Amino acid sequence: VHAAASGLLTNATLVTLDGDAGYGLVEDGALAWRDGVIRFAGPRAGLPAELSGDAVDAGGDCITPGLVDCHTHLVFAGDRAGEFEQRLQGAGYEQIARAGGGIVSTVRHVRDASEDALLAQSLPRARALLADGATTLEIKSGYGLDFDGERKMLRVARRIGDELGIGVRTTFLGAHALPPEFAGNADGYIDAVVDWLPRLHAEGLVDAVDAFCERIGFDLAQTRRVFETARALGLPVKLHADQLSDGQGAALVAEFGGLSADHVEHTSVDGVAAMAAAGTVAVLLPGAFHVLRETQLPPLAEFRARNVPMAVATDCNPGTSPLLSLRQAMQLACTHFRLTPEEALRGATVNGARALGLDDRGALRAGMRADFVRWRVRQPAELCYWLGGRLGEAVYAGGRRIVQARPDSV
Ligand SMILES: O=C(O)CC[C@@H]1NC(=O)NC1=O
Ligand SMILES: [Fe+3]
Repeated sequence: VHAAASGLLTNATLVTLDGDAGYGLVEDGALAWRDGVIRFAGPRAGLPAELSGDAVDAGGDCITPGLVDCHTHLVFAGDRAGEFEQRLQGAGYEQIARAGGGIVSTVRHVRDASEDALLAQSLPRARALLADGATTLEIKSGYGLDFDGERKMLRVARRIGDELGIGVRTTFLGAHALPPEFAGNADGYIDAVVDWLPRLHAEGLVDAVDAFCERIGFDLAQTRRVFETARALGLPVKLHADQLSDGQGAALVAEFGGLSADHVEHTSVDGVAAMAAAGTVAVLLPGAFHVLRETQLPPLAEFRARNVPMAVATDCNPGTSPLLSLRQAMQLACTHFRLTPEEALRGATVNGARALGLDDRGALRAGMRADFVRWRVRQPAELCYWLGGRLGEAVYAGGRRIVQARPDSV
């Protein structure tokens, strides 16, 4: 991690995302930061004298805000590559689940792993996301499904932020799936979940609360109980909503003034209207859509018509979205959901931050955190154009370089 939290880049193509639409492009721009905060982002000619000094010449490279991955399950143990292979050999989801596969198999691995082992297995995934431009990560629990396991996951999420010097926002997702010991007793399990939440919050481990509201997850009444407990604690909510069917999840999270409704492939026009009225962000997760070979598109025209902000995230998880690049998620959002490259980049910066309730990042503007990425591209559309590859030249979080592509790069 580079020592200085202050610096100056010039000869840069700034992609500021400043303003409500468009890239906010500044050719021949300068970016100056002091003690981890952006002090100037604009044309080099406008750089205040007191901020000039030794500058790094960006060679015309594009500089964007650091990417914000607002939906990940990246803390887990083991993997589900075997199931992926079984499915391609013809096994069905139900057959795999009956054989003990699926979320439950990840739960077993997480419960068996020590906190240090869980950290060691999760750090490489976080580093992969950073290497492709992410500087803020949301990380959910949801594979412990008992108090100790959920606590262990949230502690590991906090440690990842400390270890990598990046912003991490934790989300309690105890209501992710029914653990074996509560089989057939979802209401009894929710009793346990709403008991754990205040205790985990008291340890400073919870920034937001989520649930999987779906036929194969929890119903509206059970989700509402979790949300009421969160509200009583002053915690914001978000929801895995309407992923596989219209379960009215988006309307429920909007009723609670929630930060975001996520997946939203099956959200109805009424659900979109409720989101628009509540200022709830639509989090698009094209990785899961792609891996599951879904066909139902989210209601994109309605989101645009009602100015519902659209975020884009990886949903990095071992089952439906083992995706280790937010920039790749942007590419998938353009290919599958027909987002424009500008919408996809805005979705992975400004709107990703909004989905986490953060207003101190996501754009290159004086006063914002000095989270930014220098990309080896000449125009921002390339970030969604190239599949794979390593386009990030250098990644800065809090004004400190945390990733660099080449030893001599700055
Ligand atoms: O399969 C897994 O491990 C997680 C699946 C993931 N969780 C959720 O609520 N929706 C999903 O697609
Ligand atoms: Fe998810």
